[in-house]
Amino acid sequence: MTERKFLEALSGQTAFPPPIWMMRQAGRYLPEYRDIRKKAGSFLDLCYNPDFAVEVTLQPIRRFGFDAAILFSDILVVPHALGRDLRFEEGVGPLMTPLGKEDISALEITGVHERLAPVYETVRRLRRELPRETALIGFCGAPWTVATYMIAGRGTPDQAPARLFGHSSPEAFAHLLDRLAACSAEYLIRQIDAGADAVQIFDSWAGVLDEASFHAWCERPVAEIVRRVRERRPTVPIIGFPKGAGMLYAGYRQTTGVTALGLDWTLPLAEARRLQAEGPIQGNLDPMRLLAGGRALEEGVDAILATLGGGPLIFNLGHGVTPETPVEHVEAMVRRVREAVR
Ligand SMILES: Cc1c2[nH]c(c1CCC(=O)O)Cc1[nH]c(c(CCC(=O)O)c1C)Cc1[nH]c(c(CCC(=O)O)c1C)Cc1[nH]c(c(C)c1CCC(=O)O)C2
Repeated sequence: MTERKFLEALSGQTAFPPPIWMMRQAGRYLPEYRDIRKKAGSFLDLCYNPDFAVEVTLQPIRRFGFDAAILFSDILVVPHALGRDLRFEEGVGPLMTPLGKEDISALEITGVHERLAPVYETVRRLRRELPRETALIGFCGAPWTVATYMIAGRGTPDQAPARLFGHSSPEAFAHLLDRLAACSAEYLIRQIDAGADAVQIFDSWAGVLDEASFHAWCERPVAEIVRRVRERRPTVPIIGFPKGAGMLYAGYRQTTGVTALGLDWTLPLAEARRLQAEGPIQGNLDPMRLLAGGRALEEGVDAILATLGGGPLIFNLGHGVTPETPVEHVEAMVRRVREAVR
């Protein structure tokens, strides 16, 4: 029943032109998003209100006809549902009370999925309202990336607080990652049951770790999520996105069991081509090429299509679209991909 191009690529088929969607495709670069955002109040109010969350998820689909929609929410609703406070401040980003060792056993495991019920309701409504040919992606943050925000209480450039925590209190840290993995797996399963066709695990800060920590803190917990999801929902494709993993991308698919690899723009296309020989890949245009537009955009798109268009590919950015990006540049990118010939 899949006439969804995005799911065909995830099953290993090659389509040219490839399916396309864009990380952070619902967001501040769209005037209609900014309108709803004002109406909703805070960013979290937007995430927990299915009427608003459905609407902003659909906005980029209406405008650009992407092959996939991604549930509108945030990776930090999971620690929020575990009882950690969270707010988003304009111009600063997420703010939480920094988590100490003693807080880990106090995480409120019971009732988590009741508190996340509005997210599941959003997924259910989305699957009803989306066009048949548009796939719906559910998601969660990888335990490492979620932990970096919980420990520092905010975004930091190099995740020094979480790295220090992990090395100073390895047992407590392993316990935290285990709890997040268990909760995130159940979170994904419930999104799948509500109608998500595929799921993506965002590990945005995978690129700041040494090799041993990458294995222990990025790969191991993601492997645990994949194992738990597969045990219960064996056929649903899972995209892993260990941003910035560089040379460590090479072992990630095998170690974690993800179906597809999300690639950031720093990975050389020849290396991406090698990874594609083992299965589907997604990426990896530099969002700054999209922001710049013109030749920079065209050359970036063309290079990806020329190198990776002959295998299973989902065209995407290498990270989220930035708020300053002109809508016309997104239109130009979609046109360039959709009108490409081989
Ligand atoms: C690290 C991370 C977060 N959230 C997310 C990640 C992983 C991907 C990545 O690295 O970008 C994931 C995320 N966040 C959001 C989505 C929605 C779906 C989509 O991609 O369109 C997704 C998949 C909405 C959002 N999440 C956020 C916004 C902007 C909030 C606003 O409207 O003011 C959106 C649309 C806020 C957010 N949320 C987070 C940060 C650091 C920030 C502040 C930065 C910013 O403001 O852009 C945590």
